[in-house]
Amino acid sequence: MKDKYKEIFDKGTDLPLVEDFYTIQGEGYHTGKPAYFIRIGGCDIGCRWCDSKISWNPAEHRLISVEEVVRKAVESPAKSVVVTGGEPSLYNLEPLCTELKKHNIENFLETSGAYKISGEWDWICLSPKRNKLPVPSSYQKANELKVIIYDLEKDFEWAEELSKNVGEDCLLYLQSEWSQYVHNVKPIVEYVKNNPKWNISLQSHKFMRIP
Ligand SMILES: C[S@@+](CC[C@H](N)C(=O)[O-])C[C@H]1O[C@@H](n2cnc3c(N)ncnc32)[C@H](O)[C@@H]1O
Ligand SMILES: Nc1nc2[nH]cc(C(=O)O)c2c(=O)[nH]1
Ligand code: SF4
Ligand SMILES: [Mg+2]
Repeated sequence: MKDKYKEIFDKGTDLPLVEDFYTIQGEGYHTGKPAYFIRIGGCDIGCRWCDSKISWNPAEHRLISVEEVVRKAVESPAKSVVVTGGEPSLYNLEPLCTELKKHNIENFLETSGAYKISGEWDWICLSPKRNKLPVPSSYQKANELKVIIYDLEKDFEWAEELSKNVGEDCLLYLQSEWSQYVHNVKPIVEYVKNNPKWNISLQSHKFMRIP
């Protein structure tokens, strides 16, 4: 995939748009904040529990210029844009960031950090994946580290390892994998009470039944 799409990834002036929608940020530090979401197609990481599998193949989504997608965000009342995917770090995100900043829009990124993050961001949420770990610079850029807890036996320990790589000011979150929520929520609550450097992130949009 990287070969066929390399030129598109590297240019970053046109992006395969999976969906865009105005909603409430459901996860992490900015939970509760109204934001316009831009979901970019293309991801080669293959998390088996991914809730956005429709975004994996970039060829299934129409290319849209950064000007056009930013215009859609600007026409909404949103003051903030969340860029997600798919895996946005596959792309040169500079054209998109520049266009958002031209319109004074706050820009937030959701990424696994598996590739070098480009562009200037107001907030970066790093959610590392075992299949393809973040590149070292992604840890340094993260404003929040959001570790998905799927397997209670292994993932708390992994979260502790990951937390050693981020900066001192980076906020730390544990978020249950959605299908395991009922099984995992109590152990996560206990873990965070016993290890208070961590916070809980919920996929609150799923409880609210909004996009
Ligand atoms: C769909 S991903 C897209 C951005 C990027 N590829 C990433 O994984 O960070 C957006 C966020 O949803 C999280 N996520 C995806 N599937 C999930 C699930 N089944 N349960 C909980 N969180 C999930 C990811 O870890 C990430 O923080
Ligand atoms: N409401 C809402 N909040 C979110 N925060 C991160 C999301 C994502 O898929 O990246 C997401 C999403 O899909 N919807
Ligand atoms: S990295 Fe993100 S988009 Fe890609 S498979 Fe994993 S959760 Fe889904
Ligand atoms: Mg989502």
